[in-house]
Amino acid sequence: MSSRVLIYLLRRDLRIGDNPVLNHLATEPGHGFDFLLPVYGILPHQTEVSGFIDDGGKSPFPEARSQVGNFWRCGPHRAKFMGEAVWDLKKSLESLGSGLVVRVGKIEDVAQSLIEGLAKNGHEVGAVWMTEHEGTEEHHDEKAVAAVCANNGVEYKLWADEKYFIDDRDVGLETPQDLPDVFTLYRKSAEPLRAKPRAVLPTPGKGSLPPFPDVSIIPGQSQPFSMPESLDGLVESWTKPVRNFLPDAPGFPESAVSAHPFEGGETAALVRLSHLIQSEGMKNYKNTRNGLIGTEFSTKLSAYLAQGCLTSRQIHHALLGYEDGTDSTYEEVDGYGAGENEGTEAIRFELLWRDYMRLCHQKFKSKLFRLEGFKGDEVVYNDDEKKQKWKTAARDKAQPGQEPGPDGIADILHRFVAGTTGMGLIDASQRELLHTGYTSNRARQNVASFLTKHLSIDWRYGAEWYEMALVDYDVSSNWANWQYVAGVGNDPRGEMRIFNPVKQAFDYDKGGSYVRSWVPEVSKLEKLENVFQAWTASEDDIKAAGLDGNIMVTDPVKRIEFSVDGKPLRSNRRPFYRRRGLGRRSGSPTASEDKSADGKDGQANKRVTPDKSVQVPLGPQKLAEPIEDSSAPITFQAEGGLRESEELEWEQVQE
Ligand SMILES: Cc1cc2nc3c(=O)[nH]c(=O)nc-3n(C[C@H](O)[C@H](O)[C@H](O)COP(=O)(O)OP(=O)(O)OC[C@H]3O[C@@H](n4cnc5c(N)ncnc54)[C@H](O)[C@@H]3O)c2cc1C
Repeated sequence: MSSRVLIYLLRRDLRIGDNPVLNHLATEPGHGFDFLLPVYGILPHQTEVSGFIDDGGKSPFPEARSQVGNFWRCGPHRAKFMGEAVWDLKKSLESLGSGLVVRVGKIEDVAQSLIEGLAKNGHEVGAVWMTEHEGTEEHHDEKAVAAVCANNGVEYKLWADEKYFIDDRDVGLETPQDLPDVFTLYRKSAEPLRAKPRAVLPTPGKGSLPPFPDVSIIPGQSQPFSMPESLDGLVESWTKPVRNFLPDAPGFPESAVSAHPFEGGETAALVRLSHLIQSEGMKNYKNTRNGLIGTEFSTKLSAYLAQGCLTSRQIHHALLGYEDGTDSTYEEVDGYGAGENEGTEAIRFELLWRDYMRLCHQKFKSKLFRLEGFKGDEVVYNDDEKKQKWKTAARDKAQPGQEPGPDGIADILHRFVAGTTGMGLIDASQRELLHTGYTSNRARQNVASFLTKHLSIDWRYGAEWYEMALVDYDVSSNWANWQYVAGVGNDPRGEMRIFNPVKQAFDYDKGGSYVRSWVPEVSKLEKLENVFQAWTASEDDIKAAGLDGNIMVTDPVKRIEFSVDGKPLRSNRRPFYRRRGLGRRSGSPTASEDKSADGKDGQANKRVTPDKSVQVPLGPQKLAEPIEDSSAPITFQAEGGLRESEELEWEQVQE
């Protein structure tokens, strides 16, 4: 009789701890499988796979590029991190007596080839299991694997994703449509946060999993791809095609240090988690979380969470061990056994934000990716002038009279990603992101606000750019945060919330070290206002700093007049009531409206088809050439004259 093999397709659940599938197999002796074959698929629609082809071969798949800005879907930092995470999982599984097969290809093709190949070798595949993940593409993959299983008469099971802090099955929502549109309401319904998370599932012991099949019976990687047999080889193949996407970008400055030097994988995640408690990073988190420089101001756990190397509730349980005084590893740490403190409370609060973004994704589905955002259809504009008019680099989509025109916007987008806009905080953050894959939450908020509120550029360029560049990219957190800042998501203050990146730099980069280290061109400028906007320096200072003719001085993408006491230099502010007038909306979407909008889910709600005319030029560009300065100074006032100089802060804690 042939033996029964279980194929476990791993996705963003790259861990052996708190893993529902592995825990089930290790603890339920009656599972009925003789072998377990864990498989990780490198998916060609989400990450470029041509690096896995020996030189000269052609990939059967289109390049993995984004739909609006034509960016790579997955850039080098995340590709490296994922390679490390996959390799770490392989080592962990091997240490339990199991193993991991890595394959390039569409997930349904990988499943089909394994089912067929194993059958030829006399092994019946009894079932294919995978965990569920939010996302249009993710659900498409799940359906495709289910169809392959049905065609082959193989049982298919989709396991609940265990990555929520407070499990989505425990939050009391009958359907995702019941999720409140304001985070605070959701938070209140979920409190007390510390009491709600489910227990962590134990890590399987050595020898507790069904054995790994003999490698001789496992079908190999299908042509034209080949699978490297070392970590270095895996990372090299994964990152090779996407490494030099912006050859003319400013280099990694000598003065800068990465805030995210961390390796991918569950092992590194657990080390980091323990370090954060041990070093009092968790305890101090509330006071440090708005930092910009270094590894310690925030947890840097996001990339581990995004790939499922760690779960939110594992973080929570580690904190409980410290707070309750039950984990002696932490007995020397200040606050041991003293209960929840303001730092650990704030961490839980942030993890709930992460849950909320995922729940929004469940609720709004593919509206996550559309220009009008979650709000979209429900917003009624009494006056068309007030409707947000997004600027685009697409010639066929630009509004008549768009200023600058599509080519000008393409040029600005290029400078935006390269970090040469002339807005110090934005440029520092973009260069940091480009070179390290990470930039702080504070910087992300400013970057997103700058692109969408100051430049009025289609926010999806920014979201796609982050998708490519971030080491911690997560579909729900990224797109929902971009919507939030762009004013089309579920920020109750929507388009009225604007960050002034000069004021923010004064507040959060007090000595200017962050901007100076990532934008060394401005490091010789003495005055902070000049560091944050080089064009404001005197001619002599510009010359002395060697900035003569530099595009950041001659043609900043935006000029914000800002005086150190926070008062705008011009007095063209409109009274507050005018701003309030902006918010003439039809109110929050109702469940029935949402249902019908989602129910239709036609082309308009899908991720748009790639438009060949929409290309952000990511090749070499004439950055040093001064362009005629067409950008008049503004007093924190964007096109349309309705935005104000007064900054409205996004303080999540006080929302
Ligand atoms: C425009 C924009 C895009 C973003 N894109 C992503 C993304 O792709 N992936 C991602 O994980 N986060 C994203 N964030 C949220 C946040 O910036 C990062 O989670 C955080 O900076 C990661 O660093 P950390 O782990 O040190 O965070 P910490 O400050 O230590 O926070 C702890 C954890 O809480 C969660 N968290 C914190 N803030 C948020 C938030 N605003 N939304 C959702 N979860 C949060 C994260 O999982 C984080 O690891 C984005 C924010 C903005 C404004």
